[in-house]
Amino acid sequence: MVLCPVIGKLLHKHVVLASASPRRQEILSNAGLRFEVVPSRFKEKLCKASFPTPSAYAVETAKQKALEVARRMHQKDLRAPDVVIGADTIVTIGGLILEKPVDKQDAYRMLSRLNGKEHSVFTGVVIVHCSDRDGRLHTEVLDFYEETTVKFSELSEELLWEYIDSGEPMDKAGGYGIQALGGMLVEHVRGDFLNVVGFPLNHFCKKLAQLYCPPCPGDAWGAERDSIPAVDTFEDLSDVEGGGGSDPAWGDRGSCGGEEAGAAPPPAPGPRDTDLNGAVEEKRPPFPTGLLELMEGFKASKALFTACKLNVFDVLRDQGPLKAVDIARKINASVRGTGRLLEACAALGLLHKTDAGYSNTEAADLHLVSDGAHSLHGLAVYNDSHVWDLFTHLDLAARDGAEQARGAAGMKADRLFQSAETTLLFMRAMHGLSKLTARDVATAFDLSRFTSACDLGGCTGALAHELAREYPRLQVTVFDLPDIIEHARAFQPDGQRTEHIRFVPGDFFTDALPRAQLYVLSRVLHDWPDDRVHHLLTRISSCCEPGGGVLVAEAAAMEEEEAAAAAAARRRGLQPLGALLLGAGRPRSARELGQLLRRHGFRDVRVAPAGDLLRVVLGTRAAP
Ligand SMILES: Cc1cn([C@H]2C[C@H](O)[C@@H](COP(=O)(O)OP(=O)(O)OP(=O)(O)O)O2)c(=O)[nH]c1=O
Repeated sequence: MVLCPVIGKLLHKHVVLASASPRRQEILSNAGLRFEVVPSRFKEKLCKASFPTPSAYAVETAKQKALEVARRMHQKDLRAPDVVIGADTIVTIGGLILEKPVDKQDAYRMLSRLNGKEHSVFTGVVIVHCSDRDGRLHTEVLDFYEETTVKFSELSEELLWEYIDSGEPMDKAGGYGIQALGGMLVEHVRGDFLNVVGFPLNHFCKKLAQLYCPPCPGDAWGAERDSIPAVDTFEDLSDVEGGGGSDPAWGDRGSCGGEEAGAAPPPAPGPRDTDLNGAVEEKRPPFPTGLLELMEGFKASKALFTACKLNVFDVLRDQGPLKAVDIARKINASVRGTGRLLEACAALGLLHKTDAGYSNTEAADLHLVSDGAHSLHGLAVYNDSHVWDLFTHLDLAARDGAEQARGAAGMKADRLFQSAETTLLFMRAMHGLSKLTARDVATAFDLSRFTSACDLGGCTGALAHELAREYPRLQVTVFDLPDIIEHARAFQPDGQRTEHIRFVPGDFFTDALPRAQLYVLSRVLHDWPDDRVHHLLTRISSCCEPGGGVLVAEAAAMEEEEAAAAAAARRRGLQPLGALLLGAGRPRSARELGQLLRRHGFRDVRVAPAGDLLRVVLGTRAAP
């Protein structure tokens, strides 16, 4: 027996579920649908940053999954199924889209993010109607999505790992399965439970009802007619040239009882839709979640910067968990203001909030305290005090050029060295960033053939230390402006071997470069315009012996297919603005960097990724 009459409408059709998900298969067969399972081979690698909302991403992925199956089946048998159903489930939190974890660490990262918080689960669904026209596939796509909100309890590390070790998270979006062990992690659910499990059955049935049982005046359900309405909800993706007409096989769709098939003019397309009860509802555009998040994003940054500046994370690392009133006392701030700031930090996932009070998340303990080995506190403070001001004048920079914007923000052309304090602020920011990426840069290539290196613009020596640690034979010279070198001593790590590192003051555009087999330019070139870059590379090339090398590390603009991670793509997208405001430089792609090195006499140019952030290009000096 089939409970839902609309499911029955599909019984005589060849229906294909383009999904390997056992959950979807179970939900649909429990509902009485008969279908063939043909898992899609579409790789889920659409660029998330290019979608205005997470739901749009899920719908597009579902569409591509289903269309891939329709095309493959049509190609193979020259006969596509009647209907292909595709779906994609994602978990979103704080603007981030979580799919299936790639390994246990990834699952841990996802579950820690969800821990104690509310998140959304979106499933995008498409129903593709296929037909063959003169040997060519004709498709009409109906899509929709469903959102369900899920709240996780506060979970201990031990419990998270026990859950991860059960193996359950690995094939599930967000790293959990609410229908099994993962149900124990969940405090409450708002919305369709089956949507979380992978398929919003209720919404699916409503859509089928709209398609196959159009409402007619005085007949709210119209369930008996075997027709479908004028499908103005369909997107025509036909590969038939000039296609756009509907499949004649769909016959008299849109006609209501009493009117002759085909005689009734199709209802005029418009921004209105009809619900199951025949009521007319306004068709609304997708909710612009992504846009709203962008509009509010600056507040999130400011909350993080402020908490860093007030040393909230230091206090909580040393003495947490603490109540807001105690934190306020320790940071010398008002109770009300501190309370609001702490709430914001907890909402942003920077702090945990429990009955015992506030405590740092793991990321805050690692990166937001002022003195840890992985601290990015200096970067937060620098962004807050310098970059923030500059960006408030972005309109000026866009209209009149960077100089005006810098002037308005009160920054001189040589912005760094107005005082020892600003130099130190800048160095702390760079030190944190360099330490974060130094290992990846040092190991992107095997540099063991070199015995001497010169890190040009090497600042605090963070990369130099990593190079010396990785290659015990290597002597490294850090070459930077005298103001920088003067303060570099304050950043030298205790107990780390320093005899292989020396600091030399100078300007790499004008002073003699120290002799070395390998010249390193880590995140230097993007600060400079083309003429300065050519000047610098000419100088390096003339110092470099044949067989010597140059190693360039940049947050290089990457080629399309490499731009996988949304966050990384966003960071790269913002680079040109930073370059506009902070200097006359610009980001350059890895390919462009390679061409630059070749132009200056370097051969055997190779590119390698250095973590999520950077690309490293290595060239070898050819004999002149
Ligand atoms: C959040 C959550 C997801 N899931 C599952 C549903 C989906 O199968 C999976 C999300 O990954 P999807 O990519 O949507 O689906 P899939 O890879 O399983 O199958 P296919 O791509 O072939 O369609 O996560 C649960 O089973 N329970 C849950 O609580």
